[in-house]
Amino acid sequence: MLVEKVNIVGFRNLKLVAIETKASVNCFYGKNGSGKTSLLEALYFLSRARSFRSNKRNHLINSDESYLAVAASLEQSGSHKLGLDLDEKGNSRLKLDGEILNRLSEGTAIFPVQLITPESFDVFFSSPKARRGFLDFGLFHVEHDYQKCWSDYHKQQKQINALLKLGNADTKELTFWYRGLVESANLVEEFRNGFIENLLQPILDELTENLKNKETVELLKAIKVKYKSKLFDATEDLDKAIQHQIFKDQRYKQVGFGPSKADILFTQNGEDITNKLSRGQSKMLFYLLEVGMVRLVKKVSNKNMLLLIDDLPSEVDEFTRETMLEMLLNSEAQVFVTGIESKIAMEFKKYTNSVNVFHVEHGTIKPENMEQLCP
Ligand SMILES: Nc1ncnc2c1ncn2[C@@H]1O[C@H](COP(=O)(O)OP(=O)(O)OP(=O)(O)O)[C@@H](O)[C@H]1O
Repeated sequence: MLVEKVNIVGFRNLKLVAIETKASVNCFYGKNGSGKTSLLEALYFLSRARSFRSNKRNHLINSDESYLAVAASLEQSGSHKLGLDLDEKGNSRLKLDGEILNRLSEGTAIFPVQLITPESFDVFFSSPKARRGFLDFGLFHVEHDYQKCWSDYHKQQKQINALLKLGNADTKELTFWYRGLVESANLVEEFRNGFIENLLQPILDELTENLKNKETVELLKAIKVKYKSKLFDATEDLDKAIQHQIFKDQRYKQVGFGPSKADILFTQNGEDITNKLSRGQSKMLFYLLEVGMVRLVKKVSNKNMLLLIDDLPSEVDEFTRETMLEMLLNSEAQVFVTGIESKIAMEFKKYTNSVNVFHVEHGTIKPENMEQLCP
């Protein structure tokens, strides 16, 4: 998939945007508040029908307008146009080649995007939910049956948590529900374990081996991704084990095992290393993970993702930055990247000729001549 054109109407301060983005790397530079993040947000919105920085979708509509529309022309076995609009009443339509699609969530499969923002690096230090989300996103794209299995588990877990909160369900009723929950929890755990061991880790190792700098290779090679699950303990008879679990969960008024309690660890010689990495190293590891995921999706499901990068990290040394660029270009994904200065385009130009540069100013986006920036 290649995003060939982007058209935007009334999205935050982007009143009218029409740009050609055929290059592998599209760089958007401009002052603070000019509209760079809004552009990435608009593309993210097209893919996932929601924003990554606001829960209220009507905040996305330009304050002088009553609706917004985002469209992208995609090259993927032919040319296709995907568009999503939203009016002030909250009505949205997702269209592919002029036909309205049934569900807004279909955008993610047609137009998969992966986003990196300055906040993304918190994934190592924030709650396990963010780390599980990273894993699930990859799984949704490569394992056809995972989505159903994941939502079955969540529905059951929600239902049981509600019963535990009310506290009026008898053990017989709960036992019935727990049998189903144990089964779907085990399925989700199997998917996640298999994904890390058989797909993600091998691709990270392959990516690391191909990096130029030997020191980085040594550091990243030693880091392993581990899935830490809180499995249901069924060493004894299943129904007996369920009774024990129900007894415990009734005290805490929530299910105390399964995929919602799991975490993803990053280890070296079996030890968690997230608190030992420097900020620069954790950024490098994060880029490796994102790029690994993009490569994985391409390898398994032949889907090209679009990588949206808001603010390529500037507070890292030159070597770390170069390693990040090298990884990004190894991803084979199309990249949309923002920065304050036009020099980001020149940095990419050192590695590839397929670079576009755009100046973003007061909500307008204009292409600039690459030759003039770096003769
Ligand atoms: N609904 C809206 N209508 C009009 N303008 C909006 C709306 N929502 C946000 N804005 C404005 O859009 C502008 C663009 O913000 P954006 O975050 O895209 O800038 P940016 O170029 O990424 O800045 P930075 O470099 O500081 O991250 C801001 O000035 C903001 O106040």
